Amino acid sequence: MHTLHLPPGVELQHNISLVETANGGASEQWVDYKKVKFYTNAFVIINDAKVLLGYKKRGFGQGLWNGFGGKVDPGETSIQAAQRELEEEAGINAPLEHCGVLFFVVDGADAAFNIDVYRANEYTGTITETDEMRPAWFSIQKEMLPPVNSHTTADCSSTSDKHAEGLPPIPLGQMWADDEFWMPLMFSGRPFVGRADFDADSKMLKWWFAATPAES
Ligand SMILES: COc1nc(N)nc2c1ncn2[C@H]1C[C@H](O)[C@@H](COP(=O)(O)OP(=O)(O)OP(=O)(O)O)O1
Repeated sequence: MHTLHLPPGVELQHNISLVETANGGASEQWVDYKKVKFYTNAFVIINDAKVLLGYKKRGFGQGLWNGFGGKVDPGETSIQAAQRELEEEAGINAPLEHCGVLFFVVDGADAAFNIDVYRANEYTGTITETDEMRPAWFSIQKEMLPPVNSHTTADCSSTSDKHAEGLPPIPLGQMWADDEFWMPLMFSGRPFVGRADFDADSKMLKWWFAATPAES
């Protein structure tokens, strides 16, 4: 059986079987890093049709749309941090479920990012803009669903779902370049891992992503 070589920094928490879903980039080598900091990133996805994103108004990633998240504080678990950040940045609570782990190295950042990604299909509370984030709903375009799910896209299509009517599609051009590789895995419910390296201008230099095999 083919053995996957995980990039440095990518570690599996469970013994799961993975298939590579994407890799590329002009760089031969992964960038070295000295320190790792732990983060979360959370997404609310309704009816496989629309997703809540936040426009980052300040700080790291300013000007980009992303999920809601931040650093895991000392004494907190990852899920506690994810729930706190969702509440702080969007004003809501949600039954978050872990769905993936991402590892990013950004030239100039003081540490590599190890990010636990969470998703939820519902939420409570009132979505609220904060100093840091401006939340908005986006329809999940068909292209964000992996080809293996194409037989279901007729039913899940954002354009045909009343939950997504009138919403703009996910603004990939105003998001981190890694997102297009792992968001479809999140939407399809396949646990995933991945790594991407960026230069100081946020250009993606090298990437690798893997997920559990798609159901046939
Ligand atoms: C580099 O590639 C990235 N891609 C994506 N999709 N998301 C990323 C990337 N790098 C970081 N992130 C995520 C991880 C977190 O959810 C946020 C960054 O969190 P932030 O710096 O805002 O953390 P806070 O604890 O809120 O920071 P302050 O308290 O200092 O505001 O981006």
